[in-house]
Amino acid sequence: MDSFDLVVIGSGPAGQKAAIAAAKLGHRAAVVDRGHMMGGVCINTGTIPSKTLREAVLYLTGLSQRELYGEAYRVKEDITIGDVASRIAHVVNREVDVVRNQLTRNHVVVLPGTATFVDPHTIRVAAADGTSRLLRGEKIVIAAGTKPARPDSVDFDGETIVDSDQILSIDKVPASMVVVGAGVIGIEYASMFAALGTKVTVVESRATMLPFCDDEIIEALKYHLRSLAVTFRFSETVLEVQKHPAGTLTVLQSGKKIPADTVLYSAGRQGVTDELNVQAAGVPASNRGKVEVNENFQTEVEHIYAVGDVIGFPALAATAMEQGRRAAYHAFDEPVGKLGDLQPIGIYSIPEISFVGRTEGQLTAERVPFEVGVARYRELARGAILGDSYGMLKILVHAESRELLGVHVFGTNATELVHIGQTVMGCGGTVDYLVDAVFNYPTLAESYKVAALDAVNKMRAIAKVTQTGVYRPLPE
Ligand SMILES: Cc1cc2nc3c(=O)[nH]c(=O)nc-3n(C[C@H](O)[C@H](O)[C@H](O)COP(=O)(O)OP(=O)(O)OC[C@H]3O[C@@H](n4cnc5c(N)ncnc54)[C@H](O)[C@@H]3O)c2cc1C
Ligand SMILES: NC(=O)c1ccc[n+]([C@@H]2O[C@H](COP(=O)([O-])OP(=O)(O)OC[C@H]3O[C@@H](n4cnc5c(N)ncnc54)[C@H](O)[C@@H]3O)[C@@H](O)[C@H]2O)c1
Repeated sequence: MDSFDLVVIGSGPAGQKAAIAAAKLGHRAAVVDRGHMMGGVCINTGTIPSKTLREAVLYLTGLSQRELYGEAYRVKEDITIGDVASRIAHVVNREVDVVRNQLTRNHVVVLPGTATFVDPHTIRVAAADGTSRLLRGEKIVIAAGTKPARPDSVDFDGETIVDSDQILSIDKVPASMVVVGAGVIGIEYASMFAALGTKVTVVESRATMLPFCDDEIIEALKYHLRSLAVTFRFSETVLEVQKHPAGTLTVLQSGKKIPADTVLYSAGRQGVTDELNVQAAGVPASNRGKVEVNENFQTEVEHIYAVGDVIGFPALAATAMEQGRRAAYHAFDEPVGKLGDLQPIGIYSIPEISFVGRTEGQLTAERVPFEVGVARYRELARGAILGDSYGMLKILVHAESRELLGVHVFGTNATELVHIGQTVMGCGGTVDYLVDAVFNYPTLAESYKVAALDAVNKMRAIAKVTQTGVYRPLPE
């Protein structure tokens, strides 16, 4: 039996970083994953293919250029799945190669196969050719990720009724599509297919979507998606999805029936702990396959750690990587700094959304006094150059300490821009830093200064009232 200081189950972002961190500390590490899944869900079926598809859709449809060249502008008429599939395959293959190379150059042993716990230190790896081997891990990291939740009431066929893994292999762009679940996955794919010209209906059992985001930004996103012919059915639950010779029928609890060529069922994901038989190691898993951990990412069994999507929220690639690194450092007694609580969220809808810190709703509920500063892309020279008139950046500033409490961005490059605000917030910066800073021109980053000036102008107006003790309405 081969012995390792660390055995990692899963080669997604969490597993990769755990294994490399251990190797960099001089330990012998191995990563187990199925041969076709090197790089995890992230590279093969999740983040990377979906973000590549989005980029291909934006380019081929010419959507982001239509403000400049007119509504009829297209780079290519009749976009086919083949047009986008080749770009996805190119990027996925490249990224798999990068991961494989990083692991091997750090002397991490890659073992293809499915891992199953035999006991708390022993793992059986069953290879695709039917052979199996046993490994001993002094420490073990479970980074097994998640898979789409697939209820029995839905007859998935991989062609017309698909989950978010299968959507990548449909053979044509459907004329109509029902998206079940307005979570991040549902909204990102709804945006992409709507941009391709598919008539999309989104069904969501909650009264709204993406409730953790700023209300104003979600309103703006809904407006944009409606203008791409997306229909929303909120507060409606899908009971059943039927397959008929002429298409699919999505049956709602309210009695409504929605016909469509394709149904994307994207109503949540569950942890992949069943095949792993975590019980044999003494690690409990919830009925959604999730594993509980302490602040060091240790499970109930001290030498077994769990990181990434398998431990649940926030289930993001960037967080998964950081959790993996931290678990390995803890396992091998390497000091590690405090995990910051300023983690950005990026949603690659069309247009994209990103934020860091708290929302207006949260601050109001917490009775934190704050002021809002807004910059609209249509007033930025870079916005005009790019043809983005709808984008906006909003900063939330503490009314007394003047610290930044939140940054919310909607529009081109939102997921990049947010990091400026994250850095200022991480360093405890105030709105005055942004007021005094000089930004490159013409840039979207300039929106920070515009928003900061807007916030301090409002704060000054409040201060003036208190200084004079006289209330004078602002001129119309
Ligand atoms: C459609 C989609 C889009 C997404 N977009 C984004 C995005 O834009 N930004 C973002 O930050 N996040 C995004 N995510 C989430 C992101 O992909 C995950 O947070 C990330 O992949 C989690 O990494 P992980 O290491 O925990 O596991 P995963 O990437 O899920 O990898 C787990 C690996 O473990 C392997 N495994 C499981 N069980 C076993 C076993 N018994 N034996 C051997 N191997 C096993 C699996 O084969 C898999 O390869 C998206 C997810 C989806 C589905
Ligand atoms: N850009 C990103 O960072 C990104 C992109 C995609 C996915 N992800 C990650 O993947 C995870 C999973 O995403 P998801 O969208 O599958 O799950 P989710 O759990 O976030 O969303 C599922 C949605 O489906 C709804 N729903 C459930 N059952 C329903 C029914 N029968 N009828 C109608 N609506 C129903 C739920 O109310 C929920 O809003 C996310 O938590 C996220 O962290 C991140």
